[in-house]
Amino acid sequence: MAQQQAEASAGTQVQVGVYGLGTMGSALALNLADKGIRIAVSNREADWIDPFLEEAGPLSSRITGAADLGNFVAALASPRVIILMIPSGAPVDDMLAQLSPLLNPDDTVVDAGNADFNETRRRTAQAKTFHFVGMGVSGGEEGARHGPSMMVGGSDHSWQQLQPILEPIAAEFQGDPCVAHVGTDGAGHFVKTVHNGIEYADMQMIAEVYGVLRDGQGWEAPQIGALFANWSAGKLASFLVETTAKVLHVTDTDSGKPLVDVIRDQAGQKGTGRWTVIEALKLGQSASAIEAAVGARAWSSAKSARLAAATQFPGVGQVELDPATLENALFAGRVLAHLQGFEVLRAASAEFDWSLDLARIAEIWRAGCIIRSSLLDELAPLLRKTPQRPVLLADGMAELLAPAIPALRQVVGTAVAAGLPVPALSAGLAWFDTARQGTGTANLIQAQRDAFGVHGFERMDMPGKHHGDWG
Ligand SMILES: NC(=O)C1=CN([C@@H]2O[C@H](COP(=O)(O)OP(=O)(O)OC[C@H]3O[C@@H](n4cnc5c(N)ncnc54)[C@H](OP(=O)(O)O)[C@@H]3O)[C@@H](O)[C@H]2O)C=CC1
Ligand SMILES: O=C(CO)[C@H](O)[C@H](O)COP(=O)(O)O
Repeated sequence: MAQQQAEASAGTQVQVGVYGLGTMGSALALNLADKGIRIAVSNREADWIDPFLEEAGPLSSRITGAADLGNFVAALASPRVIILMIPSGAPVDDMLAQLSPLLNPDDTVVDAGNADFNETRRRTAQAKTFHFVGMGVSGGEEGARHGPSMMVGGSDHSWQQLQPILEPIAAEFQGDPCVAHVGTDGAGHFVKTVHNGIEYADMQMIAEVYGVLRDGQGWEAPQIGALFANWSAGKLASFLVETTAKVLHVTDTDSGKPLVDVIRDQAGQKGTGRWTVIEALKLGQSASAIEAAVGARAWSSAKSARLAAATQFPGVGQVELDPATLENALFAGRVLAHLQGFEVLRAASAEFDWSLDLARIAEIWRAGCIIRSSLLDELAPLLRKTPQRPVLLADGMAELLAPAIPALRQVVGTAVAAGLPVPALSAGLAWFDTARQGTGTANLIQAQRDAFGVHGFERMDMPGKHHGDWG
């Protein structure tokens, strides 16, 4: 029988169970089996198990398929480890309710999907008969199959169980596995959420530079693709720039045009970018470049309104920006988006008492994940050297960032003057200029607040709370 029944007896050395054989779950399961780890697999639609075992080929000797949840759990050596790779929300709660009576207090259930960390904290608190772990997994299908970056939350007990399983399957950066126990309860999912927020900003900034070249300079997709290919060997070296270069070179077989030119300009989003912005605001942080990216995706879906507005408010000028300036501008924007993300992480760490190690997080993002880049390898030692300082003030940050700022200023200024939208690049620049303004304009805000609401203000020349006589 192709679909083996679970080897239900205690004592079998099935080290981990993977539940959910969709894109990510099946890739992760094959990665585990490839590394010599014996696994059990199960899926809501049991019909998927046999085809999966066939796809596994010789690896199937290390895989036990179990259609029945009881057999799946019973196949696992104790203390058990079960990885759920299913959509977040109600499906996870349903699975936990079904698993709960089958588990023991030393067992660990991992939600490896993208989940709202608030729900992860709730689930962690509610899990009474097992340990619950929220784990971020990044790298898409390819990463899950050959080496993802993994951000693990939950208890130390669970990390003891998970470390020997996850280190062999993680991506490696110069021999260092890209997996870490980043903090307790929801920390893993929070760090993954912020990773995705940075991903949104980076993708948006890349798209803005593409837009400047396409609409402001009349470049064709393959020409822009060649430029990105060139950049991917320099300071912008990264998975996302490489991917951009690749997709800009693909021709649509139906129309003979670049495929990107026939794709409707409406971006999807599943929520992680939005969660980053919501949590940043709750923590009193400004993740403005990430917010701009989320907002740009929202505007993208209002296609008919944009088409109408394009006729009512016409006029986009031509620009002339040289590739080196655009490259530096994109680099500066990328640095600023990362700094915003790391500041959100720092604030969350203080709020939830997670002791997040920002340098280690940068290190585990250097390979396997969607935002992997040479920049992260540059940021990690800076964050390690002066961990207590705001990241903008980390030792070495000025040397990294300042030389690229004039280019960002030039690109944002030129694009804005021509009516070309660059919301994420300009938000990053505005954040930077605000953050470096030693004497800001909040004195006027305080005066306004006191004038209409008697909220009081502090003076620079004497202590205490004061009010103005506003007439
Ligand atoms: N795709 C990606 O690049 C990435 C995805 N993720 C996250 O990984 C998780 C899985 O994504 P992905 O593999 O792409 O999704 P798929 O749609 O490919 O697979 C979903 C899996 O979840 C199962 N499932 C769906 N609903 C339920 C339910 N109510 N109860 C139990 N099982 C259910 C499906 O089972 P069935 O076959 O029965 O429908 C299937 O096995 C998501 O949280 C996603 O956000 C994280 C990083 C990257
Ligand atoms: O988690 C990921 C990578 O790290 C996924 O690619 C993510 O689902 C992409 O998000 P969205 O669909 O919102 O663009």
